[in-house]
Amino acid sequence: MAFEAIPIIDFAPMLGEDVAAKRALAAELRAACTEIGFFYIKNHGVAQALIDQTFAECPRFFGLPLDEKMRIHVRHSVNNSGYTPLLEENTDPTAKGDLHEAFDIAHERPESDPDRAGQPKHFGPNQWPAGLPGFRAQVDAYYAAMHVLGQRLFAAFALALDLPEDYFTPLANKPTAIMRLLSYPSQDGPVDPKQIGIGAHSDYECFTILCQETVPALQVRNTDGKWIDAPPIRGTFVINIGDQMARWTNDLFASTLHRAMNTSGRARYSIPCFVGSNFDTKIEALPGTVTADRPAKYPPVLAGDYVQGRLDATYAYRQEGTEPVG
Ligand SMILES: O=C(O)CCC(=O)C(=O)O
Ligand SMILES: [Fe+2]
Repeated sequence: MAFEAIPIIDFAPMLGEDVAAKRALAAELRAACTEIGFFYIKNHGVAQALIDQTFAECPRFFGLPLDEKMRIHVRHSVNNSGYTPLLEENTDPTAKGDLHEAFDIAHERPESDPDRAGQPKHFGPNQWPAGLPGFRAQVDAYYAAMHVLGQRLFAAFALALDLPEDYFTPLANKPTAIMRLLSYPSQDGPVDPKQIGIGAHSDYECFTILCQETVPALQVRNTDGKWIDAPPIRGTFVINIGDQMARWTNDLFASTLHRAMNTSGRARYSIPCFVGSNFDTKIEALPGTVTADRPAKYPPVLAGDYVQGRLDATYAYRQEGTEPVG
């Protein structure tokens, strides 16, 4: 049956040691991942003050003059970090560009870490705006919290797949995770369905941890093709499965189409963090996901190559033959 709402799952067991409670959570998670591909979590361990303070940085950053933001355009980075202006992304290839601005950071490794020199596209330096005191520390702190939550989610997904809780640790302990501050202007008046906040798409990585501030816009498409609202719920994150995880689970877990359209009359901010595996992890059907009625569907692929290929298809600057100048 097609889903009509997105379930809210209590994530508290993953912060404790009660094995039976973790098993019960894993069963709920498995149902949500196989039937919907989307769920909310509450009691996730991330402090509400950290979330609120990070959202408070959004109007500061997006309110900067355009030329200041353009100085840190993503094309100047090696790792897809920095600023993307309105309409420069097109997540739905049949549409005319996304009506949002973005500020991205990726998983920056210390200069002494050989991964940084070896894989600058994944672990190179982030770009930061000048003249915004406190911005970097705040966004870095939120990113660190997403890393911790991401590792806990990987543990929960392992249990949901009947794998040992630490199965993903060596495969995803340096995840190639991009986090974005997104700003959606309100679309007042008639909306061109080919130009909305973010066009219908599925995410590329293993899973996404999305925090919405207060303005609703997100919708998720069910198997009947109906758009189901996923409004902001204070104290929760929306988690959704991405294409990399769908592929890794041989399509046992669903990577579901979604979109965002802000017609609220107010600016909307959201913060998705797209959590992948380590870049050199081979993505091939996980144990238990190939069965007689579900033969292996995909050849193995390196996670890093897969995600870079998907980013290439989305960003205008990556299609212009422009090399990043770092
Ligand atoms: O802003 C939102 O609610 C959704 C964002 C999203 O789907 C994305 O950035 O991939
Ligand atoms: Fe998305």
